[in-house]
Order: sequence, then structure tokens, then C-alpha cells
Amino acid sequence: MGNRICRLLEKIAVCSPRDVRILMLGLDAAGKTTILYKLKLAEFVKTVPTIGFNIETIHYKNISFTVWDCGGQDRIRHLWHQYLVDAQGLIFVLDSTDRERIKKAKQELHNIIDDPDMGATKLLVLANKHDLPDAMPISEATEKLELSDVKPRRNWHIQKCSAKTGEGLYEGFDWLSAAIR
Ligand SMILES: Nc1nc2c(ncn2[C@@H]2O[C@H](COP(=O)(O)OP(=O)(O)OP(=O)(O)O)[C@@H](O)[C@H]2O)c(=O)[nH]1
Repeated sequence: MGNRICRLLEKIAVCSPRDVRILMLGLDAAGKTTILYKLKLAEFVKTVPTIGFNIETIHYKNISFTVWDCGGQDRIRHLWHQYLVDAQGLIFVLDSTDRERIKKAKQELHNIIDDPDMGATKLLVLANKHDLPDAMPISEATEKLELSDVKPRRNWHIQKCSAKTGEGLYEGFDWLSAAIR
């Protein structure tokens, strides 16, 4: 009941925004940093490979998402696990044009979601780079990432998007906002 009242009040901007922590992972060059700054600055920024992480807060639908964008290079992927604790949401970014490394992406995704620290963390897969003609369809990405094996253990969703055009990014955050409430 209290929750319902708060949601109603949130709609008329009386309740203060909720803070949630989001971890954003994915292989190197999947587009994590580009997504982060497209959401933060509404711009397609030129990026450099992330060594360590970038953190930004994005305000959306009366939620403050503190997004941790962790570098995806092979030699630093083992660090991902230590950022999982207390994350309410995991965004896994896929380069939808990278058929060569989809198996690796699947392994890394399942590796992280099988971590006991995942707890009840919600999973949003952003199938990025859909502005490019060779992007794999969502059905192919879902199958190759073996997402149907994740269900019903975990609340997950896959969203096609483009960090270049912005298409699909807010739809993904709509799902995440609803799943986290
Ligand atoms: N066409 C297109 N290019 C994209 C898109 N998103 C990212 N890129 C490009 O992909 C390359 C890698 O993007 P990053 O955002 O640096 O990738 P990352 O996942 O943060 O990579 P790491 O920091 O190495 O983990 C850059 O050249 C981006 O401009 C997209 O939606 N469409």
C-alpha cells in the first residue's frame, strides 16, 4: 500500500528520486561507453577503450541510475565480479555485428550471471549497433546468448538498440525501471 502511494506521489514528483546502482558489462568495443554518454549527454561521443571504469548518474523516470561502465578487455574482465555486489541491475551490452565473438560474449554473460553475488539483480541485454546493416536479429542474439536457458531463474529482457542513433536505449531503461521497482 505504502509503495503504491509512493509510486503515485513519484508520478507527481513529490517523492525524491530513488537511487539504483547499475553495472554495465560486455566485451570490449561492444559500445558500453558510447551508450553511457549517449544517455548522459544525448551525444554520440568518440570513445577510447576503458581501462578500469566510467561512472555516471543518469536521471530517468524519477530514478537516479548510477551506471558503472566497466572495461571489457580480456585481461580486465576478471574484475567484473567485484562490482556485482549491491547492483540492482546488470546491463550486458552485445555488439550485434560481432558474430565472431558471440560465443565468447555468451560465456562471459553466463559466467557473470552464475555468480552467487548476482542475487536478484535484473538482467537487461542491450543488443547494440542496430544501425549497421549486418546486425544480427534479436532472435539470433537470444539464441546464441542462450538466454532461454536463463529463464525462469532470472528476470531478463533483451532490447535492440543503437548508441549511435539512440534507438532502443530508453525502451531498455523503461524495462529496467519497471523491473527494479
Ligand atoms: N555504428 C555504431 N558504432 C557504435 C555503436 N556503439 C558504439 N559504437 C562504436 O564502437 C566502438 C567501441 O565503442 P565503446 O563504447 O568504446 O565500446 P566499449 O564497450 O566501451 O569498449 P571497452 O571500453 O573496450 O570495453 C567505437 O568506435 C564506437 O563509436 C553503435 O550503436 N553503432
